[in-house]
Amino acid sequence: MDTPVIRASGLGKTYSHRGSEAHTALTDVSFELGAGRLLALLGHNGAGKSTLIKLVLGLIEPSQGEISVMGQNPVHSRGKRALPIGYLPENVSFYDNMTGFELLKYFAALKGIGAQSVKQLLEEFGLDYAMDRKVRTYSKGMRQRLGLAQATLAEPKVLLLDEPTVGLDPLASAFLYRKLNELKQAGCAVIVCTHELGLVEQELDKALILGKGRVLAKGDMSVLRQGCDLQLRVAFDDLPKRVAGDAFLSEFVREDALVMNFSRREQVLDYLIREKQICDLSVSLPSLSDIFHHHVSPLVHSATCSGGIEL
Ligand SMILES: Nc1ncnc2c1ncn2[C@@H]1O[C@H](COP(=O)(O)OP(=O)(O)OP(=O)(O)O)[C@@H](O)[C@H]1O
Repeated sequence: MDTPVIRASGLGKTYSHRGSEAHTALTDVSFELGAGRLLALLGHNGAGKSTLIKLVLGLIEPSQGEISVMGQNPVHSRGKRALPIGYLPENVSFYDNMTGFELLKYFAALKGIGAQSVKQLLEEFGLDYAMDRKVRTYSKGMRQRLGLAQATLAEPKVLLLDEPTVGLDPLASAFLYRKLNELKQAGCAVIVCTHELGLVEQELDKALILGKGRVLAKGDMSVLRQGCDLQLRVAFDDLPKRVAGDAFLSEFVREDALVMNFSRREQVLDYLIREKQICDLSVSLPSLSDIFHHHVSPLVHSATCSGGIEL
């Protein structure tokens, strides 16, 4: 198996400031992310997502455990021998009095990249028409495109995006994920931290769900679905009689559909297709949002009762 681009093992982070109580933001977080893969980093407000991103960037040091990015400790790799990591922060802010071109040229110069590549990048991100306009005149979507262009300047091998689609219209979000797919094809490992579950569900290879600083669930959609065994629905145009009257299927019949736990789906679908020759059906699998609620709601509920979670 290829060496993962990002590997975290038993990662923990406790913030301690003089004069105030120490606060543990992350406990025992382990995960791996390979080249060309997208990880959705999910969790309630205050779950520890930004802390994890800062650890990957090497902006803070872990209190426990280890993190490596391309085999190196990201804290030690800052400065001159910086790792090829691109980062789009939440609420990206720029020097508003610069034009789009000047701004990108400035960031490019910091990374030793010439102005010609900047022009190409502005074209690629659909901003060439506005490159001579001051950034303060840019819309939210234009700023986000500029932010993503900045993050991808040096052909990053790791890209970290914090809430990249907030405030974007559906076309702009689709553009963003198209670009991410191109970067993935080029071998970039991507982490998207987001609360927009419906959007990221279509794009992720894996998700990591954090709750109160701990990993509540991780894996691809199939692993996540198996892990919580939620119910799914099998719908028919018209519930056939041979389904409604069947002894085996009767326990699953709910009005005009069959409802079962995820772990029973193969058995039931196999039975429908092989024994009943019914293929005209549609299956609604548990969504990422269902899975997120399954894991996070009990935490939020128990904390609301005891008064202790940031929402
Ligand atoms: N520099 C800091 N000093 C002390 N505590 C901090 C610091 N940064 C974050 N925290 C705390 O650590 C916990 C995790 O914060 P973090 O910003 O990582 O959460 P998050 O999941 O990104 O939240 P959100 O979705 O609201 O952005 C929170 O309780 C937060 O108050």
